[in-house]
Amino acid sequence: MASAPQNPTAAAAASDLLRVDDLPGRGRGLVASRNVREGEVLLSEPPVLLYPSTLASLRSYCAACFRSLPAAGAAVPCASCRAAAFCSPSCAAASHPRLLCTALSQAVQEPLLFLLSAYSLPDPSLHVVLSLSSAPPPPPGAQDAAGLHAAVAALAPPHMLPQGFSPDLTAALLSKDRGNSFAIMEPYRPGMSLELLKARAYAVYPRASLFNHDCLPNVCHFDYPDRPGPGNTDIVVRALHDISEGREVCISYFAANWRYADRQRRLLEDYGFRCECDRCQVESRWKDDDDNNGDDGDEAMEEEEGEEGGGDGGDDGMEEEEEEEGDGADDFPHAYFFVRYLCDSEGCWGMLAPLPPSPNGELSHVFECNLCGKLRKEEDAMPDEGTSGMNITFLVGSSDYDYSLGLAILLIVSLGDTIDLILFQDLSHQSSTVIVLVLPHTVPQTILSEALLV
Ligand SMILES: C[S@@+](CC[C@H](N)C(=O)[O-])C[C@H]1O[C@@H](n2cnc3c(N)ncnc32)[C@H](O)[C@@H]1O
Repeated sequence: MASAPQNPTAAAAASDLLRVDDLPGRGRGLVASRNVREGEVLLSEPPVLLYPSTLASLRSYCAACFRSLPAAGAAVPCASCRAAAFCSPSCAAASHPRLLCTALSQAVQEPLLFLLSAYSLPDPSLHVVLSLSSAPPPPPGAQDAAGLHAAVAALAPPHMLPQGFSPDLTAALLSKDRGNSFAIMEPYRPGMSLELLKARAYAVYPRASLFNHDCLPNVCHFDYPDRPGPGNTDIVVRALHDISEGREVCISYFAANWRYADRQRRLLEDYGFRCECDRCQVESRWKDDDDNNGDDGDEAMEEEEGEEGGGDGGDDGMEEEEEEEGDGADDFPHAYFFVRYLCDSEGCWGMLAPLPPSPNGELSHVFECNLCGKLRKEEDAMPDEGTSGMNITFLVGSSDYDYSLGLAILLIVSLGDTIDLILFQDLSHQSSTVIVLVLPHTVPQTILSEALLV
């Protein structure tokens, strides 16, 4: 596993690459304000709010900067609460949220970590959080906002609470947290199960919270919490591929390999919308999705809460020379997307984005995974022909298509005992588009070549 790049934000603090637009049916969104090249950093932003994911994480990470704590003895315990520790005297001087610190000297429940941190913010920062979009109400019983409010009131000295402290304000803050927080993950170590990787902290980034979701995003975000120097908890958003000026810039709110039904369920329940991106439009016609796509371990990923954001990045930028008339929405090369941008480390499913171009504009051709940190050369994305020798089983075909005419093929392919899939989309009814979804990392080149030639 390669290490993180030396200077991942070298391509500049680039907030001027994005502008905020009101987008019909999707609220605010971020749009490229000029042509963007693959790997470019579109956003590098510090959090307005940062809080520990669990009480246990306070024993492993600095309460101020969330770097891994140095070995026992070298950490600096918080002089006030003694429950948290800092990685250095300067972090100890910066301290941690004052209400949280006060509460930690008593018994504090984990679900209060966010509220105690949010209520410690200065007013302008609290207003920034409140300006973000709200998540839909949680299902009954899922989160007792009134109970959490009462617990904060019981723990916090009244003079430390902000003006306007009320059950409604607490409910509003909880909703902002659900809809906008990003996880800062534990460090990955080679050999560890990525599915068990947990968040060390959660962070709210005002500008990154304006990214809408797309199931084929055109950017992904990175965090480098253990890197030295300032800004270790900044979110860094890089372009997966070229993005044309005026295109909406979108992240995926979860791992890109989720199946259609799970994606739609999550987006509706947690974000209150139905996704109508290009990929969803294709997969909504795939009637067998639910029955046949199997259990591919999504549950573990749903726990991960690793990514938030939003939007419909759709077909932007890629392979433009192959686009035909119209907006090109049907021409997005899904196969290319999965082979190129989905990490092939076992069980990872992180996204690979090119490293930033060099200062003289040269593209990197090295891709970095935003979850396991693996670096992969561009030429290694496509496996060699005939290397796999895998047992390929055709599990299902759709009755919607006339195979005898050979006009369309729709297949799920299981490679070995993992559930991987390839969808050859209708060639006759829609357009000349070939859409192939490939989730394994070892699909033989021959399969892809055949698909693209059909
Ligand atoms: C993190 S916010 C993104 C910014 C938000 N649009 C705003 O106005 O602040 C998430 C919310 O944006 C909206 N959203 C995100 N992606 C969307 C999409 N693909 N289609 C429709 N609405 C979307 C949903 O309302 C969702 O709850």
